[in-house]
Amino acid sequence: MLIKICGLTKVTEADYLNANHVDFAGFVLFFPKSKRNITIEQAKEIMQALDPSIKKTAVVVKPSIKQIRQIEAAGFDYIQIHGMIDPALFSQIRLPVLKAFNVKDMDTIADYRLDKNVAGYVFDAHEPGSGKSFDWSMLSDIPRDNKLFFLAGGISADNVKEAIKKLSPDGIDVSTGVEYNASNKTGKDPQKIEEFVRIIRTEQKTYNRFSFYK
Ligand SMILES: O=C(O)c1ccccc1NCC(=O)[C@H](O)[C@H](O)COP(=O)(O)O
Repeated sequence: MLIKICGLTKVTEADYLNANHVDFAGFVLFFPKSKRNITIEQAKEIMQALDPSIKKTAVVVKPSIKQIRQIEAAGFDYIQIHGMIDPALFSQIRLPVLKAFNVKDMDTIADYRLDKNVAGYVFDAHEPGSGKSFDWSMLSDIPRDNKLFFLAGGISADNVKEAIKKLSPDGIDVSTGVEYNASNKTGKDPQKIEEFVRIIRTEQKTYNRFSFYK
């Protein structure tokens, strides 16, 4: 199971991801409406502190070609795209894409299935980064293919086990669920990250043992 922690804003948060050997780190860029929005320069600083095995993902909403080129030049491994983007522009992207779907646009997945540059899909709630979930039954009719299937949207230590059991995703994407919810602290909470990762890894071990006997 791949684990993606999204919305990093501080260099210290890189240590929490390194310590827990997560697989992907996400950085929200060019989206001032988000409290997690950071500049490419800030993202670069955090990326330098990340273990090289962690895939660095630029998270953007309807990016322009100028923004895409800046992201490509900055050393990201993936670009995660929310919202509709013109096919002519999409075909010019030189990084592997994680295409995000935010409930209303889930039927557009057909447009991306044959695109070799699309490495995976992120199925997310209507409002990305809101900590709100969505009706997972929407995903049961979506045929799996060879691309990565990430589940996002309101996942936390409370529901991640259920999410894995119900949907068997390739990866889990979390942001709000591993953040402080105290008024005097912001950003990612190392204890929540540790607990979240432990639950996933334990669930995975149980599943692997069970599969052996199937
Ligand atoms: O996090 C944001 O603020 C954000 C803003 C705009 C586009 C994407 C954004 N986040 C994308 C993510 O991958 C989040 O991890 C995902 O939406 C899950 O968020 P959460 O429900 O808070 O766990």
